[in-house]
Amino acid sequence: GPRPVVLSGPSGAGKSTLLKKLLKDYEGVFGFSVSHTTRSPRPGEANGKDYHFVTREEMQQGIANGEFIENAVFSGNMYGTSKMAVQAVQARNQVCILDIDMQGVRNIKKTDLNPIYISIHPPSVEILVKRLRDRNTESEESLQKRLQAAIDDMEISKEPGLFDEIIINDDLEEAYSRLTDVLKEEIAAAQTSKDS
Ligand SMILES: Nc1nc2c(ncn2[C@@H]2O[C@H](COP(=O)(O)OP(=O)(O)O)[C@@H](O)[C@H]2O)c(=O)[nH]1
Ligand SMILES: Nc1ncnc2c1ncn2[C@@H]1O[C@H](COP(=O)(O)OP(=O)(O)O)[C@@H](O)[C@H]1O
Repeated sequence: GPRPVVLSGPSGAGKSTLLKKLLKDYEGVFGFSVSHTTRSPRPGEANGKDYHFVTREEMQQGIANGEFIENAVFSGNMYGTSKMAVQAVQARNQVCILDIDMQGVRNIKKTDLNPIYISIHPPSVEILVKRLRDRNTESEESLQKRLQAAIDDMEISKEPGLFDEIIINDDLEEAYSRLTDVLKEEIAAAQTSKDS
């Protein structure tokens, strides 16, 4: 099947905005790997669609049962990609998109998933802070934790070979067009297999 795609990068960089657009514009081509998390749903988020929202106990049990490809703690909450999440997308022959943090990237690198690694960056830390604040989803404490992780991760992302592509999300349309360009071969491959 087609190669999966990992979207990483700091919280607030625009990963979910870009991937939602991709899923909508290329319906049936891409499929989202729905992660598990112990964080609370935000207004508008649906269980089973944006995340599988679970308790720490459920998450720990799942990990102990070997149900996860990778898992990490981010800003005090647990997150993880289940084998089922990826298999569900791959069974439909779709390009599987994973939205995961830097720990996830490192752990996926140890598996045989062989995705394309893309990092989404904000134009600056100042703009990142503004976008995160304007998103209105985080407490001040959560915002500060995300910001610290963002600064650390943007530094790590420069490590040669870690990402296939770094996309600066300044103008949304430009970043999106860069993203579809980077993925054009996968899009073509998935469309061919869908049509046959
Ligand atoms: N390792 C890993 N990270 C994840 C997973 N799902 C989401 N994340 C990451 O967890 C971080 C926080 O995600 P979220 O709570 O949705 O907040 P947001 O990034 O501020 O929108 C982001 O960096 C996500 O990419 C997962 O299954 N595994
Ligand atoms: N290019 C952009 N210009 C202005 N605002 C943006 C842009 N991309 C995303 N945003 C906004 O920034 C906030 C963070 O984006 P989001 O997609 O939630 O980031 P992430 O999923 O990486 O945490 C959202 O409120 C989103 O609407």
